[in-house]
Amino acid sequence: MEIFKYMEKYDYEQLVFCQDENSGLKAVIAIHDTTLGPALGGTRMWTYSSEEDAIEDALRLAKGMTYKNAAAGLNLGGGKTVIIGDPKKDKNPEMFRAFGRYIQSLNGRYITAEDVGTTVHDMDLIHMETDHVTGISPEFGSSGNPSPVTGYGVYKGMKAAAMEAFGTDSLEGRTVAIQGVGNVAYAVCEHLYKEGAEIIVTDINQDAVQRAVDAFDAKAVEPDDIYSVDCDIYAPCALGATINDETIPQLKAKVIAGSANNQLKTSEHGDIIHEKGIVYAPDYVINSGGVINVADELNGYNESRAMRKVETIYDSLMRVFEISKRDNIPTYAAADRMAEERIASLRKSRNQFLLNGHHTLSRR
Ligand SMILES: NC(=O)c1ccc[n+]([C@@H]2O[C@H](COP(=O)([O-])OP(=O)(O)OC[C@H]3O[C@@H](n4cnc5c(N)ncnc54)[C@H](O)[C@@H]3O)[C@@H](O)[C@H]2O)c1
Ligand SMILES: CC(C)C[C@H](N)C(=O)O
Repeated sequence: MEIFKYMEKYDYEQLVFCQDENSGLKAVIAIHDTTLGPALGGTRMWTYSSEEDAIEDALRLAKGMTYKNAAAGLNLGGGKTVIIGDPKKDKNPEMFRAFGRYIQSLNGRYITAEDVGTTVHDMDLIHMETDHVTGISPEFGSSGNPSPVTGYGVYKGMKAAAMEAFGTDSLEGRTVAIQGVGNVAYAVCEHLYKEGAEIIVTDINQDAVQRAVDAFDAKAVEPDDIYSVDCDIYAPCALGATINDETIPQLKAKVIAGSANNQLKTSEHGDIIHEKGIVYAPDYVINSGGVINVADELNGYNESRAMRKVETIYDSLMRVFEISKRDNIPTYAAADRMAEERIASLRKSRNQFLLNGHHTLSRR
């Protein structure tokens, strides 16, 4: 991989390599764009098969956060970290403290939070070394685990997508097929169940499946069967790239709305589902509840204010659908246009982010 060429192509600002022999920390912080404000994005811990894969993942995810934060109306740029290692075996407190010191060295250009493989406890360890971390324990006046709030945002976004597809946003009696019933999807199920939706679930973890069957009268299917079940809404809540050449012909759903990041294998798959008349709720818009919630900590966390902002996901998606129809483009492209227009308009009056009083965490 030619790193500078890649960074130039997608206009990245900064890539930081962090190494600490004592704790085994090997991390890559990617900062994509700070036009709107400091880069906020989670820390992923994963067993990458090569250093190149890790760097590529950090860069790709950081750019995704630029779009997610811009589309959510946040005054924040996009960044992300990957830590190379197995979250089940390789963690130790010193690792996250060493990482916290690296974040501190960036002087507020990058703020972190949870992502796949990291927890509130890890964020608390980072917080021992820096204030530039969110999603820490509520006892610090913080918002804690973002997953339930992401789930609430996905539920609201599902309703917006239902409104677009069916002319009503009621989910009562609708069948929703959920792939991956982990932290976020469990919260989605709670809201769906309360509203009277029929739920179909699958997961590679049998305990997770059983939990959903018991709590929500969900019907369970095998992982490979989730694409072809009879349903109104397909909700990818596990992995990326599940909307691809193999799965699209199997889908019976009129709506795709779920929490997973990078759901489209390529943008062409977004074009294909658009042509088939499937309403796709772009992933980074519908799953922005978690980041909206942790971002509220930067103003001194207020739960009801944060939840009101999360509810705007409904309107953001309706706006995406409007742009899609107005400009005759697929919804993923409409979301990109919405985010890019916001960044471009601010770029005209601002250059790179500089730390100033307005953006510190001093009120926490
Ligand atoms: N947690 C958040 O706040 C948040 C925010 C934005 C986006 N997301 C995205 O949402 C998705 C879910 O996040 P989460 O925090 O609930 O993660 P999680 O690990 O708690 O849940 C994911 C579930 O998917 C299951 N799974 C993995 N591979 C599968 C497969 N092939 N088939 C079926 N099930 C499979 C896992 O067993 C697990 O139960 C991820 O893609 C994540 O990046 C999460
Ligand atoms: C800041 C975090 C809550 C970000 C979250 N992991 C996401 O992908 O949106």
